[in-house]
Amino acid sequence: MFSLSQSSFLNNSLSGVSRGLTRSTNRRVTAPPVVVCAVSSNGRPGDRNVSVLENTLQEMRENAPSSSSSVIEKESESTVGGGVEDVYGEDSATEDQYITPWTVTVASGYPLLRDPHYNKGLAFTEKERDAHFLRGLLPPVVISQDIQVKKMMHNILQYQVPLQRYMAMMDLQERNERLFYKLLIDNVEELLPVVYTPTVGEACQKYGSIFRQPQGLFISLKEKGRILEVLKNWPEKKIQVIVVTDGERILGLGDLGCQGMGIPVGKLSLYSALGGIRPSACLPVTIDVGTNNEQLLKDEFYIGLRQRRATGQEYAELLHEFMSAVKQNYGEKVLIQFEDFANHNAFDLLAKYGTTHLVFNDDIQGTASVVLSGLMAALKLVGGTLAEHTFLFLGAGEAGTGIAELIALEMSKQTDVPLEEARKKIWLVDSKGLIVRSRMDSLQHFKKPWAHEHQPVQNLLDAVKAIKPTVLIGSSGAGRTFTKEVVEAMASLNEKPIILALSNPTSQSECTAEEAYKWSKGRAIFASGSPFDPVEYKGKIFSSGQANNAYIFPGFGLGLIISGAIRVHDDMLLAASEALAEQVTEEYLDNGLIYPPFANIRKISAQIAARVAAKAYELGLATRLPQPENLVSYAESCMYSPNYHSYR
Ligand SMILES: O=C([O-])CC(=O)C(=O)O
Ligand SMILES: [Mg+2]
Repeated sequence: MFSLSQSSFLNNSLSGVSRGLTRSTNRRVTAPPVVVCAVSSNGRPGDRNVSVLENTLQEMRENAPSSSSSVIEKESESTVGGGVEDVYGEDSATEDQYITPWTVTVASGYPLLRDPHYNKGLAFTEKERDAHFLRGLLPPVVISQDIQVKKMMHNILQYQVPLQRYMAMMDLQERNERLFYKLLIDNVEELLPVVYTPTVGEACQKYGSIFRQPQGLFISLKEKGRILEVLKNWPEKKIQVIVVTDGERILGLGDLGCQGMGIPVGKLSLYSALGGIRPSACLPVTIDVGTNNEQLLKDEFYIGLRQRRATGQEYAELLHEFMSAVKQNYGEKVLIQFEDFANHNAFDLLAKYGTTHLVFNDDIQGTASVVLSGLMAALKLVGGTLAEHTFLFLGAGEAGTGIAELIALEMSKQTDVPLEEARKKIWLVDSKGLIVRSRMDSLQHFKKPWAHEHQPVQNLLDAVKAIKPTVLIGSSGAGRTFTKEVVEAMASLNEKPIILALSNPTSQSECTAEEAYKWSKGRAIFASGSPFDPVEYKGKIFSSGQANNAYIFPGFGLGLIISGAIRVHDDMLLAASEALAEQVTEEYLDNGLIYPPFANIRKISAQIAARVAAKAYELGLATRLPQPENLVSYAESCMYSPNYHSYR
């Protein structure tokens, strides 16, 4: 059978299966790389199959996912490995039950070049080419990862059409994952608008026609009753973060059904690039319950279920099955991020699962945290405390009411006034006008706390004149709603009006950066959800910040993971806001920026993660004990690096 060296090689290989756990970038890793796969899906001819030894299978089970999925526990409990768990049911299954057949294959030669997790393309060294049967499969040249990055960046910039850049990036992700992340991390400011808003919005709209390779996990009504089985089809077993959408409210673009998958894929790319979560620990999920988008239902290239949306009990049951299956399969500490659900489901899902699962709604909580942070920084420019300002929102959905509530919470903590009192400084306008007490009976439950005593006001401009806000926040998903009159009214009321146009993508932004600066005569403090280029006004260059939850969720998630948190608490959102606001230096403020540049985002994410983790420990919600002494350096040390490993 196997010689000692072969079997110890296999054992090493198996621990290498949990890929991202290897931190040192210089260390040589298992080689040839190992893929754990279901025979049925990956047993390709050409793989050099290694027969499965009993002890290696045993090790697989020990290393298999359990409730202890945090990076740290994996390392500190390596002798325990979370206990021997019969994750795949082989041991407990009786003869008439089905099990999943697993095997261990060593990828080399052609399959190695086709495996995005291990492929290095032209960067395979001479030695690796010999050791891994790659001779002749690559042209003679050997180049470094840095040169590959330079070349890819050059190629991507050749494309003038944003969607082509997006497709080139997705192709790279499917071909060479480490190069994709290296490229994204090294060029984050240029590439964020490609893999994220605004381009990802267009990609979702056209997802069916640009579809090449499936990304993420699709769970549709067809899978009802079998969701656990579907989760087990996913090739990675140690999942730490899931981003899930049902596609009903994709950015400000509305119902894109199954084509919303671009959003969880994009968000998770940022989890890895900006927050350092291992790509293999990230799972994008789209739940397809149909779509009410008539255009998509008629589109011959549409990739989802061709039916109208399931609602009520049918919807709730599918979601419940999903939430239960996730917990059963990945344990208590997997973070589930709800993304781009419609208002009517988003609030209910967060309330329903907030007490039983580690859940986070990015549109309600992530957006709230990033906006509060921007306001904390902006106050350094305009003066006054939160409680001394008056806030007016256009849009009373997830983002609007989520931000409003977090501002009120922070205000009430700062001034010791009850939350209900603090809320009175905050006003919201929806499609029917100002939210006032007389509308109470007809309001959806999440709007009711904002129905203050006031005469009815029909539109935004009149609301600005009546309420006299110092801060105007757009969160309606409807573009071009901060008109010249609205911005001028804000500028006539305030020396430095704070104007945030949060809706995404750029087409849905309430106004452009240029409009905000021009109409306020250069006095606005402006930030937007999607990025705008710097604007020149009267010979001065104005750069605006990007008030986007991308600043928060990657570091926030990292903080939850490194502390082994089991629940999200509002105080963690406040901690994240403070950590981000502290990163805005005098120099940025002097240039009117209320957010730091994305270029430093990994350092910023580590700061956010440390503060979130510290809060988790303080609140008794952390399970990773003992608490590391220096949480910032600890967070940094846990972050995924996309540099290539050397193969033995
Ligand atoms: O994805 C983004 O850019 C921000 C966000 O969550 C949304 O607009 O729904
Ligand atoms: Mg969103």
